This record gives sequence, structure tokens and C-alpha cells, in this order.
Amino acid sequence: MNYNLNQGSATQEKRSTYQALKKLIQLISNERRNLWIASGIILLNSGLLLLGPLLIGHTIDAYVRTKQYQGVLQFSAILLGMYLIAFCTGYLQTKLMGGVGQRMLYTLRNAIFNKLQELPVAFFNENKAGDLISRVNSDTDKINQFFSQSLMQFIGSIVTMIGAGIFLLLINFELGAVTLGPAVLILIFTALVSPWVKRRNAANLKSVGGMSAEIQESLSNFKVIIAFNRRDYFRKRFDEANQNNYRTAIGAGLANNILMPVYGLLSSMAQLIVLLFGIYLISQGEFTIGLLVSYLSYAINFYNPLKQLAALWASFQVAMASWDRVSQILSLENDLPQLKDTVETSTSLLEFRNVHFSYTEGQEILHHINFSLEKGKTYALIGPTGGGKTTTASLIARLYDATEGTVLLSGKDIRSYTDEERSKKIGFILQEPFLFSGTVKDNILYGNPKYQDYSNAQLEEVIKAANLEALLAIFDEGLETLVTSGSDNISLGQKQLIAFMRAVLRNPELLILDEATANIDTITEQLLGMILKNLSKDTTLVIIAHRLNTIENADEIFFVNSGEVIRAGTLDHAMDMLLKGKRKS
Ligand SMILES: Nc1ncnc2c1ncn2[C@@H]1O[C@H](COP(=O)(O)OP(=O)(O)OP(=O)(O)O)[C@@H](O)[C@H]1O
Repeated sequence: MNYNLNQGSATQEKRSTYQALKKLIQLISNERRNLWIASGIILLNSGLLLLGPLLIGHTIDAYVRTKQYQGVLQFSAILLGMYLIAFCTGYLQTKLMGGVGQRMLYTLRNAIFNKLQELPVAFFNENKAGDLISRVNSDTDKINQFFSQSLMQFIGSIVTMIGAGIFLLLINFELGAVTLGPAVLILIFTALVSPWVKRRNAANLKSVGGMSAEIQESLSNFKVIIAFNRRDYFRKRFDEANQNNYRTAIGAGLANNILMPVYGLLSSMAQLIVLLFGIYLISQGEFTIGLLVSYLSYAINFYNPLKQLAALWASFQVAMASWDRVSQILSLENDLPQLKDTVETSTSLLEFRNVHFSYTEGQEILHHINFSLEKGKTYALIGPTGGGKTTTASLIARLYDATEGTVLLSGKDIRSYTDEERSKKIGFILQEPFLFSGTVKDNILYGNPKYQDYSNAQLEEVIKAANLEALLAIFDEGLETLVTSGSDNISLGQKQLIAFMRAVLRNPELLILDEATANIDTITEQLLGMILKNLSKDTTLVIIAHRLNTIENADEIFFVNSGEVIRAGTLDHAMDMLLKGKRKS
């Protein structure tokens, strides 16, 4: 599966705006009550707004022209009451929708974050963290802004327009038809430019994601940048990303505002038509001044919301473009599905059967691999850089699935285990261990529910029983040693020790160490060797190492080169192969 969100094919389905909107609305389905109340308020407000001109027209014709000022005062008081009700209900509606928007934002961010947690390693290889952060933070906020600030105005404007349009046609059909003529032009124009507006906004959001990715990359690599004095290089890259964002923002701004002047012009034209045609009708005795005043108000009530819609339409298009980016993530599926229980077909703890693997289609990294690992034995994977050791280990831990062939764990297809079952059986100490902010204890217990509620004293007992005591002693404050964000207060070797303790305490059946001792001094390395030796006799070890002394106790050595895994026999032979880069079948 192509997980690259910035390549068209990662979008699972091309959807119409209607379908996209329908899916988005589903997210706030539990807000039905609030939405109904808000909609009721809109209807009430629009009704009051539409009743106003009728009352004003009636007041002019019935009381102003006949100079009955008491009637004028009475109707003015009614109008004032109506405006006050509209003010209060408008406030209530803003409050309701603000809450709906924030809850939607909360749900949406949770949904994306949970989806990100479900996705496989391949997804994170293909996408930059900065772009993903921008989708989680900024795109969701754009959707929230539309829902909390614009949606009800949007609906209110449409309701008022429809109501005003009906009044215009009812009062005088001919005049109404002429008045509404420019609106038809506006509709056609809007329908024509909308896809373009959405594209401009999508390009802008993409550039915001790109800029965020640049910032993230330079911030997380700042030491290399400073050490290599490459600040100018990153400044230039950021400047390019910023310029791109500037260009696309101008494009989006223009697109978002293009409707405004057109709406303004056509709305003024409509009012001019009403005035000219209305005066003509009055001169013919078919219309009254009061009716013309009402009529003009309705025309304004029709075209003003239309102008407002032009602004709201832009916010709608931004929200839709944001939703496309967000739903792209939500519609992705993990391409490492769990198979239904399969039959046991191997007696080994782990077996690679005719395994082929490619990260990218057409570029095979592992070719036709066959080997098996037995319970309680220690295996070493050696070979030149880029030969495929980490890839082989990643397939053992099912970070990826074989493109062809099968990996069997305890005799069954590795794909038939749940993530929980598999991660319980297999421990993987990565080349670059990652630690979370917190304490050494938090990091050691990460992913280990068994000791989660243990006190420090109890945990220290467990650590002692696992022979890890000497490793913990390396940390000044023991279990309570702080690991700060980015874990810069801890050396790389110390990080590897924490990752080591984390993996050993989980007591897996198969433990993979990928260059796990590369940054550890020889004495501590010997200590780790002892700890590994004292692991349960049933634990199988897979050690990837460049330093050959690390693997001298291995029961079997595999030489991994050019995507092939070959039994290397003795350590001397393996060394010979490594030195000569010789390939042997
Ligand atoms: N995420 C990835 N996407 C595409 N290609 C990859 C990816 N990771 C590794 N490769 C490629 O796969 C090949 C094998 O890489 P791998 O990391 O398995 O080698 P290795 O033997 O572990 O190297 P080292 O000793 O340097 O850790 C290399 O050609 C590498 O470029």
C-alpha cells in the first residue's frame, strides 16, 4: 500500500463535496440535540428578520401615510421586541455552536491520533512528522472554525435568502423574477469557480504542512546543523518553503475573495432593478410606496446574506480542503492485517520460508530467504552495512510483512497473532532506542503491564532477579533518574541500557538486539553478555553486531549481504566472509 499522503494515490477514495460533508457531519452525530436547537434558533431569527420589512411596509402604508402616530409607535415597539429576541437567541446559538465546534475538534484530534497509532511503520517512513503534526493541529482547527463560527451563519443566510426570495415572488412575481435574475448568475459563477477555490486552498494547506515538516526536520537535527555549520542550508530550505507558502496563501486568498466583488456588483444591480421597476409600477398605480420599501428590504435581505455567503463559502472551502487532508489519514488502513488462526506447519520457534521483501515496489531488498531459529539458541546476523540485517530483524518482529513467502512464529504464520501476542513473544532493541520524557522507571516499564503497579522497592527486586542490578546502578538516581524531552541528559549508551532493561524485563521468547551494544564500553558490554547468558534457557537471541566479540558465543552465525542470508559456519569463517565480502551459498 502506498502510504505517502502527499502522493495522489494515497487518497483512498475521491469523494464529492456532498459525500465529504456527509462523513464529516457523522462526526458530530452525537450533537444532534444542540444542532436541532441551533437550527430552531436560526429559523426563528430568520423568521423575525423576514417579518420586519413586512411590518415596516404595513406601518408606512397604514399609519405613516394616514398620520396615525400611535400605530407607528406600537409597531416600532413590536419591531424593537423582535430585534431584542433575535439578539438573545443569536447569543445562545453562538454559545451552543462554539461548544459543538470544540467537542468536534476534540473528537477529530483523538480520531486522527488513534489512527496514527494504528498505522504501520511503512506509513511513518513515507510521511514527515511535521506534515502530520500540521494535519492534527492546524487542519482540524480549520474545520472547527467553520463549524463553530460559520456553519450556523451559513445555514441562517441560506434560510433568510430562501424566505426573502419567496416574499419577493409572492409580493410581485414579475418584479421578483427580475430581482432574482442576478442571483442565478451568481449561482452559476459559484458552481464554476468552487473546484478551483478548493484546489487553491488544498495547495495552501499542503504548503503549510511542508513548512511545518521543514521546521520539524531542522529542529530535530539542530546539533548536526550547528556542527556542520549548515545553518544557511536550512535557512535557504525554510525560505523556499516559506516562499511557497506565501505564494499559495496569496493564491488561496485571491480565490477565497474572488466571489466578493462579483456578489457585490450583482447585488447592487438587483437593487437598482427593484428601484427602477418599482417606481415604474408605482407610476402605473400597481404598487405602493410602503410595498416598495418592503420590497427593497427583502431584496437587501436576499442579497446581503448572499454576500455573506461569499465569505462563508471561502471558509467552507478551506474546511473541506482541510477535511480532505484529515480524512486521508482516517481512511488509511493498516496493511498488516491479522489472519484467521492458521495451522502449525513448523517446529522451529521462527522460520523464514521463501521470503522476499521490498520497501518500494520493484526494488527487492531480501531475496528468497530461508532459515529457522530454534528455541533457546543464540544467533548472530553479521554482514556489511546496508546488507539487510535490520530489514531481516524487522520482518522477524513483523514491523513489515514479507512481500512474498511466509514468516512462521512458533509454527504458525506470524500474521495470525494479535499485536499483543506477538509483542509479548518478541522483544526488539532497536539501533536507535527511543526514550520518552519521564523517569528511567517509566521507560523501563513502557509496554510492560505486568509490573505497572509495582513500587520502586518491588521493581528493584525484579531487576535484581533478572541480573540487571548493575545496569540500574549506572544511573545516579536509580529508577527515579529523569529522562528529559529528547533525552539529551542521557548518553546514547545509557539509552541503550534502558532499552535493554526494558526488553529483558518483558521476558520475551525471542529477543532481537540490533546493534544494541554499539555505544557501550567493553566492560559494560561484557556485563550485558553475562546477563544475556543468564536469561531463561528457553530464550532465543538474535544479535546483530558489527563488533565480532559481541557474537563469539553465538550458536549459529548468518551472513547477510545483498539481500541474502547465508549460514556462515564458524566465527572464523564468518570473519573471513566479512573481511573479504565473500558470498557463499
Ligand atoms: N525504510 C526504508 N525504505 C527503503 N529502503 C530501505 C529502508 N530501510 C532500509 N532500506 C534499504 O534496505 C537495504 C538494507 O538496509 P538494512 O537497514 O536492512 O541494512 P543493514 O544490514 O541493517 O545495515 P546497517 O549495518 O548499516 O544497519 C539498504 O539498501 C537500505 O537502503
